[in-house]
Amino acid sequence: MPDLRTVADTAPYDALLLLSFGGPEGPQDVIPFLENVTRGRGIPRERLAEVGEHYYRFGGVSPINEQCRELLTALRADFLDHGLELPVYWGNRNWRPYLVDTLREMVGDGVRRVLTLTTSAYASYSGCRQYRENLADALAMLAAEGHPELTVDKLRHYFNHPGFVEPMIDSTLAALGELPEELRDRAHLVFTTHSIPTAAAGTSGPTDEHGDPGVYVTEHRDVADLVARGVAEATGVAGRPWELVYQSRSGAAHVPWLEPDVCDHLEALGEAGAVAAVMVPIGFVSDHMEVRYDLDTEATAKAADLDLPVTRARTVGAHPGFVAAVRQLVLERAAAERGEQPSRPALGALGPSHDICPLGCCPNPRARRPAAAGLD
Ligand SMILES: CC1=C(CCC(=O)O)c2cc3nc(cc4[nH]c(cc5[nH]c(cc1n2)c(C)c5CCC(=O)O)c(CCC(=O)O)c4C)C(CCC(=O)O)=C3C
Ligand SMILES: [Fe+2]
Repeated sequence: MPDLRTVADTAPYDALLLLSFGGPEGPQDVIPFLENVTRGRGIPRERLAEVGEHYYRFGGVSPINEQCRELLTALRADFLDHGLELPVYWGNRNWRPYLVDTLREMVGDGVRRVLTLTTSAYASYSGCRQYRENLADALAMLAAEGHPELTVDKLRHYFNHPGFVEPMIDSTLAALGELPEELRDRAHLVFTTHSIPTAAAGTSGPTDEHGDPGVYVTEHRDVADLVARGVAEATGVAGRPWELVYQSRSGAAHVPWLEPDVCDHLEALGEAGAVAAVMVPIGFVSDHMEVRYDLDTEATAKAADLDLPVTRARTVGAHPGFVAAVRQLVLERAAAERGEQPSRPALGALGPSHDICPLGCCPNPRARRPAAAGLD
């Protein structure tokens, strides 16, 4: 019997790289990990000690690595099922497996052209250019070691891809379903994302879109609006109140970061007589420490103090809809690189994000450094 399975065209790519943040795998890793994350960042010592405690509460193990392994397994299975003969590798910025080691393994396996999926869906220095700088650093190390050249591209931001938004609508409905029935129709939706300095928010995305509040915020508002509408449609409850708020602030107190903070917001909701809320972490791709500690532990305790019933929606993680979206994004980009005109699914008001970051996109606030997978 001939093999009737069709092979999907992933040329010109040789491999997909899952590029993530990394996290400690035991108590002994916590301090070295935090040093990796915060080197040269001016994070106050007290803040680092506090964040270290969050990890120790979880046995020094960040949930993010296991979640990356799950996504990796799911992507490989999905690619196999859909005829994509594209190996999938995994490397991190801040912990093992380190990006440079993964890229070295890839070159050794004969890979020359790489497409990258980062576990960050939106534009910002932290969520995009910083990963591109890490790629440039790793590529420079490989070149210095005398390895053959590796070309690295990065998938477009997927915040508004249907495969990112639709699973969030489903998980928000599930979290509403965990509230007492008589409160569900009146529950607020509290969309959360990582706070960043307002200056970084204002310079997120391409230079012609820099300004107030910046595309980091407008992208999140667009997703929040889409999820709120999806929930309204599914529940038949129109006009449910929702807000976009921020979490996990660090940095010096005098530097302005995006506000309001989720805990302050829950307090304001409590005072205003809200009866219940669902926290929806649209800013994150998996239920990692920011979700498990900052929302499930800290914000949930705050809500309990306020007698405000809250539940929390799951992030996309390795949801089959998200895994399928990654496959579609890979095929879309490969087709675009071959000079074809693929369709570019995107929900909401903003349209599909660029394939290649233009000059000056999401600048580094501290220094100009080489970045891969973009025009500068
Ligand atoms: C926008 C954004 C995302 C989302 C996009 C993306 O995913 O990339 C994100 C994700 C994450 N952030 C993470 C962990 C940390 N982030 C820190 C510090 C910082 N984050 C920032 C921003 C972001 N961070 C910023 C502006 C800082 C200040 C220092 C600096 O300018 O870089 C610190 C230092 C201590 C502290 O100050 O909190 C830690 C430990 C983990 C791992 C979680 C786990 O282990 O499960 C993940 C996925
Ligand atoms: Fe962070």
